[in-house]
Amino acid sequence: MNNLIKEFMDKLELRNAHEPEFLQAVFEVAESIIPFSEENQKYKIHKILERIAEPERVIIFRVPWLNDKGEVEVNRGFRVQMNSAIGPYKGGLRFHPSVNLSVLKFLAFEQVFKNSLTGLPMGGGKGGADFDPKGKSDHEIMKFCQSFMTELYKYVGADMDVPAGDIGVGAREIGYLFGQYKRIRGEFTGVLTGKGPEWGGSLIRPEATGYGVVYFVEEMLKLRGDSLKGKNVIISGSGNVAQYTVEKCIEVGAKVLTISDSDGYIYDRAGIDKEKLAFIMDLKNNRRGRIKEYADKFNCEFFAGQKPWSVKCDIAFPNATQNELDEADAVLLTENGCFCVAEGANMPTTPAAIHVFEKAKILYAPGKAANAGGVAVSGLEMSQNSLRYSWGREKIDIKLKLIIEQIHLACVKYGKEPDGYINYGKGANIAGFVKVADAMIAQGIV
Ligand SMILES: NC(=O)C1=CN([C@@H]2O[C@H](COP(=O)(O)OP(=O)(O)OC[C@H]3O[C@@H](n4cnc5c(N)ncnc54)[C@H](O)[C@@H]3O)[C@@H](O)[C@H]2O)C=CC1
Ligand SMILES: O=C(O)CCC(=O)C(=O)O
Repeated sequence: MNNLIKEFMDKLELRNAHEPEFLQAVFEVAESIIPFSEENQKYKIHKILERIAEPERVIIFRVPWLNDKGEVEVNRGFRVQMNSAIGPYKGGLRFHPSVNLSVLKFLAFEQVFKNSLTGLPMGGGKGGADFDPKGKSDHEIMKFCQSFMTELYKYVGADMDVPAGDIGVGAREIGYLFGQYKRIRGEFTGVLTGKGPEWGGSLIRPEATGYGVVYFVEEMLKLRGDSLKGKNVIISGSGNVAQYTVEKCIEVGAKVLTISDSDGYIYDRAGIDKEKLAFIMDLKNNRRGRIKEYADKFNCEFFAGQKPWSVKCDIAFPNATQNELDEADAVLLTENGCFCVAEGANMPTTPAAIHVFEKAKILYAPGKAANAGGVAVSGLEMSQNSLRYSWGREKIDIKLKLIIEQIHLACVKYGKEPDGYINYGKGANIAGFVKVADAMIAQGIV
């Protein structure tokens, strides 16, 4: 490791010793930004990376609620307000038992760069709770969301901090959170995105992250005179991002072989088609069942407790959660002929696995670029809320495509190496950094 990077990471580790995910996310960015700041001394003099790696504010709060048996339950809620240099804090809420400060700080840190890449005026934040929605009744979900917002409402607002969904927070939860905010504040404003289309939500927001990842891959392939048509694709996860990645892959003529949940993955050699996808959506979004049911229904293989990375493919989309693809998986993927990996999830690939992809010179699209379509359409939802207007589906899809094309171009601009290989990770880090860093310098030491 370069000495300057080591020195920076040692200091960061002293102050954040028990936050491995946060340290991992910052290290991945520091690897590109520290050499870049050496060549652009103003960023070094203004200690921009040191400042970006320190949240502007962290709010931690108690979330008490009553379960269906009338018993008191207590969870911990968080909001990490990471950076507001280019706009109000913006980023999702995650409800999952694994949520802690390290996980939310890594997500908020990534969000700063991602939001900057979209070209829209959004700062970075992330929040959530160590609440497990699995097995909870609708009523319990509502009680929890109401209690969570009863504290969070003090710190959010359409011009201050605008949360949205993430793992475990979808349309249902956004509805309950919005209802409680409106009740407490007595105002109907764009305080959250991912709202229902009848009450201020944007069309295409549910689809945006999954569609955006596929648009990003189309851009990468276009540069090589190739396309997704006829490609074999493997996908992990079966939630919001995975579902709409499947939908768009089918639409552009790729064959989707796998999807997964935390119990294991299904391998459908015939490929997932529209009817099978409708089954997955009903299973996951309405019946809230396990993915094994897909294998039972469509008579295909289910691999309990395993991830899909051993399945031979052209393109892989890790779309479930952080660190779900490690070095051994990366070696297997490249040996099996996979030539493109695009992250629908945030930081699904470990640093060692990223180095395998870079060494093999395969196309690797980091989450902060590839999955930025979701927050981009959230930004468009904010614009529509400010205008008190709603745009049509086609207009938003065109804007989404354009934003992804521009992110791709920015990655190429900053990520192209002397031998012609495009290091999308480096490109996304530098392109995302420059805009935030320049805004921070312009705004003084705050
Ligand atoms: N929803 C959005 O708009 C965006 C989401 N993301 C990221 O995409 C990823 C997925 O998020 P969503 O689809 O929104 O969440 P979701 O709650 O709709 O689905 C999460 C999926 O991941 C699976 N999963 C969770 N933990 C797992 C584990 N330990 N092993 C295997 N599978 C696991 C779940 O079974 C589920 O299929 C996350 O990393 C999230 O941060 C990134 C950008 C935007
Ligand atoms: O739509 C948003 O505000 C946030 C989406 C998100 O959490 C993400 O990009 O990881």
